[in-house]
Amino acid sequence: MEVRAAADKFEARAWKLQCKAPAPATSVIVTLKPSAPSPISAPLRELPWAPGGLNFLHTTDTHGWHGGHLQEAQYSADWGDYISFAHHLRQRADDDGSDLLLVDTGDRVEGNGLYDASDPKGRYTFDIFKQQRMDVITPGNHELYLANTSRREYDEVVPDFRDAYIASNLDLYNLKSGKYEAFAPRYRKFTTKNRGVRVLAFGFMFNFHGNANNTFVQPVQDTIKEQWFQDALRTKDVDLFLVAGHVPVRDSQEYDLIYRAIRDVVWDTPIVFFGGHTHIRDFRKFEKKAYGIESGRYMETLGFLSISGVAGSKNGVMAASSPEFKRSYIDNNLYSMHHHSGTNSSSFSTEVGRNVSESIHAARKAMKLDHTFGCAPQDYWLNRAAYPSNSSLLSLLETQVLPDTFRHLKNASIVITNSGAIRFDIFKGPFTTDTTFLVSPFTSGFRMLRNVPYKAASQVLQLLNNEGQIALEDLVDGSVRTKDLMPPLPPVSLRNLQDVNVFEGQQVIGDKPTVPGYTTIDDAGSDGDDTIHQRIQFYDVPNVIGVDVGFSSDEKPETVDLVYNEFIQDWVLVALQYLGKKYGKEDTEEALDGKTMTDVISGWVGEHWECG
Ligand SMILES: Nc1ccn([C@@H]2O[C@H](COP(=O)(O)O)[C@@H](O)[C@H]2O)c(=O)n1
Ligand SMILES: [Zn+2]
Ligand SMILES: [Zn+2]
Repeated sequence: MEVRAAADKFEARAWKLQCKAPAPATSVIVTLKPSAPSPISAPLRELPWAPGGLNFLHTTDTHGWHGGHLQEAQYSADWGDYISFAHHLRQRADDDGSDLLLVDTGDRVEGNGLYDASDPKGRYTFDIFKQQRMDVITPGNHELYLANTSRREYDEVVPDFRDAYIASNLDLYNLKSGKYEAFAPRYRKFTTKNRGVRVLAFGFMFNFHGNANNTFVQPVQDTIKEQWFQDALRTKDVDLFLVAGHVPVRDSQEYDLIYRAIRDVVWDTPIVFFGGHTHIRDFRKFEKKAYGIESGRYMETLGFLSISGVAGSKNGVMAASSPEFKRSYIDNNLYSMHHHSGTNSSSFSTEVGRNVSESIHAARKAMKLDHTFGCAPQDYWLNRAAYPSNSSLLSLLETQVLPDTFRHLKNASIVITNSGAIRFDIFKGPFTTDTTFLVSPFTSGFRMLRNVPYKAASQVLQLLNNEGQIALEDLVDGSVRTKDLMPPLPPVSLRNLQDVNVFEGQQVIGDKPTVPGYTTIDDAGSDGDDTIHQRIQFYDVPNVIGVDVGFSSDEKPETVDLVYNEFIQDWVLVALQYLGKKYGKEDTEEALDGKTMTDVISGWVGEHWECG
């Protein structure tokens, strides 16, 4: 109780300071939700709110984690809490004459039991998600891998966000007309409530090729030549161009092209980009009037961006010659939310927010997401431990899960899987139905090619991991991006990698140790994370891992069966072709009776990890 009272007092004081420049970090320990595993210590930076300007909250790549992280206190707020948080910030905007806009840039599905465990998938999440009012929302590649996913997105999510859903370069096949037709409106023009800022918004998908054939993603270089796009750029009275998309803000040909296309027509109207897909926190300066933010992954981060000095038609505000863009990456927990909204545990939750949190709990219960298959004896990390090592999840797969699972194969075999099929860490303790989907949610199974000459089969893994990438891209004539084979980047910009190991000594701010987390360095510097974290070291992992089954390392069988995760089939075939062995899809067959990686892992855990 004492801690709670101190925290509330601290929050009230901090609220008054919020209009000032970012204050020095202060620290307090507060207990989060009852479900959160432990109290966290949280030295915070203030939000760079723009009084009288434009303020944005941004989510991306939530991948079904709308129930928050149950095993990590610092990311434990849920979608209901986000609804309450947005309510308070909207109120603040109304009070100080600014505006708050909400943006989501796709990959809302696949990656968490809340979405993946129901039949059909998303049975509960769509109703939960739609309770948050959005101003701009776009699809991601995960909305498009499977025909029934994009169909449900079109049938349910697009109507849920009728005014806000934008699909500038995405079509859906219409069975009735026999034609591909716009998935949602191509762009939207709207005027903000308080400042009267006239916004022209687009919503883009990166040049994705892995979609099911009921959708068509028009390459961005073609979309920007379309008449409708060129006409839209010439719309009169636009104060701000807003480009939302499932596109990385940095090193992306797509956003560079869009930026250039806008600037070719309007030379100095401010542009703001909202991006996603690479699962990182990032903020990029295109030029002094054009910036872009990317807001992480898995409901760990609520991105915040503000623009002051942008013109508005209300209150006679003139455009500043240089509008100011600022950003913050909010750790998704109640402590941060209370602090930034000037509320406390009794004043924070709104009725809608509370109801949504309750719906999340009810959905989790209905799907029995806490059903336990076994108990992990230790933590296994995807990127937070070196590969190979005893703490590496990929090493666990390679040394135990895959050999045990494929032991029954009659012939000598090589089994390979893409590391991208593994999405999240395993924490010590109960391994539940939910965990199976956190670790690997995909419905793609395993396939095999029989009797492949060993010499070729044994080189496929190396080719997919190394020098083969460029050659493979050439071979497939640009129709497949090798980027799609790459695992998602670690959840911080690679530029953030530092040789600090969180387990070796603790950083202390004030008198409190900080929690391990993101320490983002972006184009605005190193003060973007709202919570001052102790740096975590992230490690690179290979694109694919593999095991030999049914023969020992000193043997060289003449032929092997080559078993692989279905997702990488195109690359496996291209690699073999590159190695002089031509196979087609017709030569492949199902392996492991249609079991998916999700089945493989949960089955293995059930057999090997007892709860003590
Ligand atoms: N059936 C699938 C689908 C996707 N993947 C992996 O996911 C990556 C894309 O995820 P983002 O969240 O970054 O869009 C993709 O590159 C694959 O690694 C998969 O393994 N199986
Ligand atoms: Zn994603
Ligand atoms: Zn994506």
